[in-house]
Amino acid sequence: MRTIWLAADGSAVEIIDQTRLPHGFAIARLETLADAAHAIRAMLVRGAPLIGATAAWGLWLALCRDATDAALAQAHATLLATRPTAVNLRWALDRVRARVAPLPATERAAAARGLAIAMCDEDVALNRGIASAGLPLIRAIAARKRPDERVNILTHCNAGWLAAVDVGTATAPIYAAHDAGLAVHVWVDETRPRNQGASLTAWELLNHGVPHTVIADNAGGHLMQHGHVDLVIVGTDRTTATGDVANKIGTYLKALAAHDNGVPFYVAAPSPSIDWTLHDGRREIPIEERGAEELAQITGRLADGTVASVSVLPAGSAAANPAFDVTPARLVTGLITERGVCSATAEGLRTLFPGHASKP
Ligand SMILES: CSC[C@@H](O)[C@@H](O)C(=O)COP(=O)(O)O
Repeated sequence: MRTIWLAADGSAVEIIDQTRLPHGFAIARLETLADAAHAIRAMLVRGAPLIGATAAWGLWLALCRDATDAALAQAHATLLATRPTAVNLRWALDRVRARVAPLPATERAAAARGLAIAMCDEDVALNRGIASAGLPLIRAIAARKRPDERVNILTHCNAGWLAAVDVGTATAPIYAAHDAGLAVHVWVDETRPRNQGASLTAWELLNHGVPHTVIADNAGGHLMQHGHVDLVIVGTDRTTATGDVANKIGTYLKALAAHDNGVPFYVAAPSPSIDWTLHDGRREIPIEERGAEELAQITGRLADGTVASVSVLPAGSAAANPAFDVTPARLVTGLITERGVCSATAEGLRTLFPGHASKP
């Protein structure tokens, strides 16, 4: 199944509510612009490509009620303000607005719906492209292994099918390798504070039958030092035209450890995640600060089966929660895009995307 779709009655959008995973599975119905904005902000949907897809559908929901210029502008602004780091949000909103703005108000909602459907299908196609581009990297490592050895891949956060419309980005080559019969094993960073690795990536891999082990975020460096990681693949929320990568907090530390240990560090970067206007990720990419409660509390299942949140900090301690960090391009071995693998440089990106020359 996909993560987002038009409801059967044609008047709403349905999503998998990711705040309920892995201990529950629930579908949520989005009927209004406010519902879509809430779903993104409260992370019922999350992951850069899915944030973009939900925003596109959110504009449609807004236009169904009011298709005036003022309503379009207000809906665009409301959705754009939900989460700052993933550039897919702006990319999707601008694309839908550019399509519908020249149309008479009576035609806007239908055009937005058509484009949202097309963008969701496109997302899946892009991710299949990443699967094809990334599979040879895993195959090459597998070819150097003994028959009884597996390819050990470390990933951070969730850049799987739950983070996209389907297939995922960082997981796309992993699923392709597993489906092709290669012996792969995934080290899954738990990804505090929200635990997207432990809750979502592990759930995905389990359901797909991919061997995996969840590790504490701090274990990756140790595993790399001891030769237990062949390759790192992570996703991206925003990649600059020069190859700097913003991704879930902690990605930078994994890149440093990979660099120190000679472990290849790849970023699965579909083109909607590339911000061609930026050239210095650390200075220019807005980093989302989320609420301290995400750090102060942890949610899990109790022995009696109920799901509950508990505090893990002493009452009164301050907590800070920067949600993303920037990995400089020099630490990135390569970008896996839907058009192939390139170096994390302006030149590498220009070679694959000549029409998108970086804008000063
Ligand atoms: C294909 S998803 C790429 C990124 O969006 C992903 O790695 C990530 O950092 C998600 O963060 P989240 O805060 O869960 O939206």
